[in-house]
Amino acid sequence: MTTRFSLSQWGWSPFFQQQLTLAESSDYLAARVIAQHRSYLELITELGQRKLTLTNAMPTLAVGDWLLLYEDGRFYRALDRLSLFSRKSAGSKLSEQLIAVNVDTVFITSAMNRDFSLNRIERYLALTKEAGAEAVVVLTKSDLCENPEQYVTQAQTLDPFLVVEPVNALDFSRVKSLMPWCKSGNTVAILGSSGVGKSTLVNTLLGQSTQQTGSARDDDDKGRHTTTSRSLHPMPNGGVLLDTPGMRELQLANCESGVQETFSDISTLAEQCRYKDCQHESEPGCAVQQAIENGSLDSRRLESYLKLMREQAHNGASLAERRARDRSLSRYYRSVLNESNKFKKGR
Ligand SMILES: Nc1nc2c(ncn2[C@@H]2O[C@H](COP(=O)(O)OP(=O)(O)OP(=O)(O)O)[C@@H](O)[C@H]2O)c(=O)[nH]1
Ligand SMILES: [Zn+2]
Repeated sequence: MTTRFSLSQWGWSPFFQQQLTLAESSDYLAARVIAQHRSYLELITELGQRKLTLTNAMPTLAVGDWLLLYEDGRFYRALDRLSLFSRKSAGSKLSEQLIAVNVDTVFITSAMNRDFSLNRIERYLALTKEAGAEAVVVLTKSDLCENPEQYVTQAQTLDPFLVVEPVNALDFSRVKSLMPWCKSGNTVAILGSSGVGKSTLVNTLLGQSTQQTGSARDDDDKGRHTTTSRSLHPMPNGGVLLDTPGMRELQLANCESGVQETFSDISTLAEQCRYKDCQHESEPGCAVQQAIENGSLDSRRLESYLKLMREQAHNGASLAERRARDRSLSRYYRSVLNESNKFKKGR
């Protein structure tokens, strides 16, 4: 028996559909990467799960990618991405490692207790914006907090248009405010530091899903998603949750535009500084310092901005150094090769 899977349950949306020609829509099978292994990918298609062996002819693919397959299951092409999270990793052959792609919405999670930190929220906002995804700030542990509104107000100071939702991650009825993003065709990921309630939120958002879609979620009828290593999990209202360990180790590197976007108030002020390369420290004519003096900008926010800019520049620089080293090494190999070829020819 074949179970038919609805692609929209796995995040298929008009953004992907519109990339297909008519012929492609009828002749090829759309597939999404739901897990990544060393030599192969696990895919979901309308006809169920598939394995795809990696070959050198394929582009680098990641969890969340959408592909088209030939009828016999071979790789045809990958579709354009909506968003991309990557990690700059030392030691690996590629210095940039794809973590996850095609995430629509990130739930930036923070607990409403002593651990609450605007700086950390800003860090995750910068990462999310750099990746090209939409951010929703989810404040957990509302049941343990006397005055949740106070935290919501604080988070809102970061950006008046920021969506901030207080929840009790343990209780499905208290995460209902997140349902607008847990809908058909939408892929959600969760970022946040340790202990804020990410796993709890994942379980609560999926708990319903396990009950409602039951065995239809696995080809082999094993039921619960915990029996597989996959990183994508359908939610009850049709959205899909992307939960992959790499998201927890994301760093700021080459995130300048993400940081600038998160701190657009500061970037706008900086345009009015007297010097183009103003560091907003003690230079005369600094519009940013002036805003702090007249109370329209919080000094905490400037410090957070400067720290994140330094950090992303530092990580980015070490990445650039590594790339340069790799390049000079390959130049060296090439020159050795050329020399030995010349030597052979000369003989
Ligand atoms: N009362 C209450 N407890 C919560 C809430 N969210 C999480 N917790 C509890 O907080 C603890 C930490 O939650 P986790 O879900 O493990 O946190 P995490 O973010 O996944 O942590 P890491 O796995 O370390 O990254 C657990 O004991 C949860 O039961 C909430 O909204 N209300
Ligand atoms: Zn300045």
